[in-house]
Amino acid sequence: MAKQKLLIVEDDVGLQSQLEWAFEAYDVIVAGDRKAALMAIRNHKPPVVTLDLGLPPDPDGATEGLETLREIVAISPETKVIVASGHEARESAQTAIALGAHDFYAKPINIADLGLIVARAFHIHALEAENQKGPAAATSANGIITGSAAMMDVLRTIDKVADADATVMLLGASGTGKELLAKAIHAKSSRAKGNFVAINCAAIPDTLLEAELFGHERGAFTGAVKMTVGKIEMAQGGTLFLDEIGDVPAQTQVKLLRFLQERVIERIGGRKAIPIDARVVTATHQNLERMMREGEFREDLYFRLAELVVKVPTLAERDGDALLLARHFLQHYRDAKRTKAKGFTPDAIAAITAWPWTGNVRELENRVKRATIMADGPMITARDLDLGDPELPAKRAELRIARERADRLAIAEAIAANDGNLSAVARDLDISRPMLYDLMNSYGIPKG
Ligand SMILES: Nc1ncnc2c1ncn2[C@@H]1O[C@H](COP(=O)(O)OP(=O)(O)OP(=O)(O)O)[C@@H](O)[C@H]1O
Repeated sequence: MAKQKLLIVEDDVGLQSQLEWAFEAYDVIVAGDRKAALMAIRNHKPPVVTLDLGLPPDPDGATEGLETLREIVAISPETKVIVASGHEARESAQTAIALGAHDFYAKPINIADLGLIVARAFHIHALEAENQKGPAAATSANGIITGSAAMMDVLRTIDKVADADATVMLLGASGTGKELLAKAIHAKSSRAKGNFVAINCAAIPDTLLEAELFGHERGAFTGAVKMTVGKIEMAQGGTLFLDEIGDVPAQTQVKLLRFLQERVIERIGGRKAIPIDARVVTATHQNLERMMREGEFREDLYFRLAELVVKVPTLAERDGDALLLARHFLQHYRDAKRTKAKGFTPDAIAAITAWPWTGNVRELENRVKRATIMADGPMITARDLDLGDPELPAKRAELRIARERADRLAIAEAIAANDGNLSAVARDLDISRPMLYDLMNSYGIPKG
């Protein structure tokens, strides 16, 4: 197997060769300044970088190192950058973490410790790369994306009911894809050559709904200047999809019932009975059983419409689908050349997986769309998706662990250098003796 690439950004020639030798298990690339480092990032795309913050022209400060870090993160957000700083420069190490560094360690370098940090960074990079790939396959029937068992069940049911001429009622929360499923039923049925006609019964004022559905003759009412064909008639030979059926007013419910019983309609103001051959599919997010108990929805109409009932799961009930769909929508916007963003950062992936998605697929689609507009770099962040930062506690814990490790290292090295003389150790570390004792106690370092 080819060796993995490790970029070492270090201006000290002595340290460069020491590190090159220590990391011979990797394919080491060495850069002595910002320009060389950025070139190496572009040319080699190393998964892991160690970056000395003290680079020329500011070898004793951290400005050039932090600037280099900022650019590396912008060019290659998936690269894990481990920064090195003098132990008195804790602040710049914290700034580096805030800028997106993966970890830090205090100089002088302890090769064994750094080796562990580097190995762990390669491991995390590999896990994240695996995660970015997502599940190998997703079922996609009629543009319906899913990898979840719950939704696969629904798709199997749809396959079965498509060719039956029975009415189908889709029950599910808003944005779960009910209209998409209705279209799939139509496409898989023997009526696919006919029209798929959809009407959202909640979006049309009660007074106009009847005319929309049944059409009207010229002069049927004020403003009826010409004969208009209704949606039901338009669906002749095809499928009529009545969305939000729970919002149909009582008087229109009666007329719909008659159409379903007799399969004929009359346009408003007309006397001619027009036979209709259309498959009826309905959907609602309302609780029709409660509405029937309270007399708001006719029971006889319900039984005509609900010959086959399909329950559509919420997005939260579809394991893994949120991420799958997020990637699908991003790809869609990429294909349409509406974004250059090519993926999601680990914090975005964690946020997408953890989010409750009460607005279901529609909410997800809208957030990804927004994020493609907001994203500054090649990767979409949780902030771009406006999903808060569920990784914050994890990042804080990581920072605490890194700090503790740096403290332990500095103390252990100072103890060795001063033959265990704790006064000298405290002086070396520029802290008071009580503070040194406190630190040693809390880290469980024995005092001689
Ligand atoms: N499984 C899916 N795969 C791909 N796109 C989906 C999926 N489910 C929903 N969508 C998309 O999400 C959006 C909302 O879906 P749709 O309009 O079908 O939901 P709905 O349940 O009918 O919503 P409402 O009840 O509010 O009318 C649409 O743009 C649709 O294309």
